[in-house]
Amino acid sequence: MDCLGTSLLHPPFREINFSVIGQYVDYLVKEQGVKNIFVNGTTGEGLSLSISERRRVAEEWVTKGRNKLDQVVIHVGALSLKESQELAQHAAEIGADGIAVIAPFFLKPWNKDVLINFLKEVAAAAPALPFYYYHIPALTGVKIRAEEVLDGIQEKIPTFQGLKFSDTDLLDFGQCVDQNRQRQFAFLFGVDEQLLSALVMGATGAVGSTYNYLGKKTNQMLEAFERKDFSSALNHQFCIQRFINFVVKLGFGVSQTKAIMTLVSGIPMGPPRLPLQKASREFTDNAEAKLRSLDFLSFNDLKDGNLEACS
Ligand SMILES: CC(=O)N[C@H](C=O)[C@@H](O)[C@H](O)[C@H](O)CO
Ligand SMILES: CC(=O)C(=O)O
Repeated sequence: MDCLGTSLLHPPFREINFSVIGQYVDYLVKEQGVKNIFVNGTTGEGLSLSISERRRVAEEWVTKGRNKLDQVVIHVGALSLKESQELAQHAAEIGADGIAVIAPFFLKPWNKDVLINFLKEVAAAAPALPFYYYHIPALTGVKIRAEEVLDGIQEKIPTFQGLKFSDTDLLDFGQCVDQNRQRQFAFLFGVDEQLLSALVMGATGAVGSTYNYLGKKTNQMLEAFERKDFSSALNHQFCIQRFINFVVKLGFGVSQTKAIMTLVSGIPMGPPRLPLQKASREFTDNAEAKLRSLDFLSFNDLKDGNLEACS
């Protein structure tokens, strides 16, 4: 099984600071062991960028990632089918490795067939690119089960390659895997604190915001799972959960992810865009203290007598 952490883009500053993307690529590859990137998704505030910004961000990741990254998948979902198609075509032109699309979330598809028709029109604009459906019902409000969407999807969308599943419904996720065993689909799980459970259900990879700075830790969990050392895999997952549980209680989202990533990587991710608000200083200080006590920051100044540290 090919289980890889995939990381997201943070557009640095309100005006996108394209100049740090090269450094960002090197950081993910060298420090986190992350070689697959999902661009312009939730964490990258893809839906808060203009179309021309989305094109430039995609270009920059593809260019800077050349010969360094394995796969760069571009999220091209939009409310306007036409814009989505333009972005899909653009992704193909610049040599991206795949495209992903969320369900349109303002005027919504109310049944599976309508959703598939929308996705199909986008996929057709990039007929040579692997296509992923990005299932994130809590944010899109489109609650059509992924299992239903996948039923017969290959006949409608020949380039269908896989599912990015960002939901906690493991019955739905498990059935997506179970009902498509004969097909070589990728099942990418998007709830970082539950990844181990999804691996048991047959996830083939992971996409998540925390892999920006917990990529190395998560890779250790994936390696333990691969060698069937489940008790060690569980220790790693619990360790990751301790951190996520802590920050969730403080209020955790895209803004907070940027603040944490800036802190851990030293690369300035900048503030988020409205309607998001910058993480508070209090949040960042608390998150930093937690990262240190769990040994997730490289300066090991708390090692002695630190009962919480994760090995
Ligand atoms: C809604 C959201 O942003 N989900 C992210 C990716 O799909 C996850 O990576 C979460 O940030 C992570 O699992 C923490 O809850
Ligand atoms: C976290 C994630 O999967 C995204 O940014 O789309």
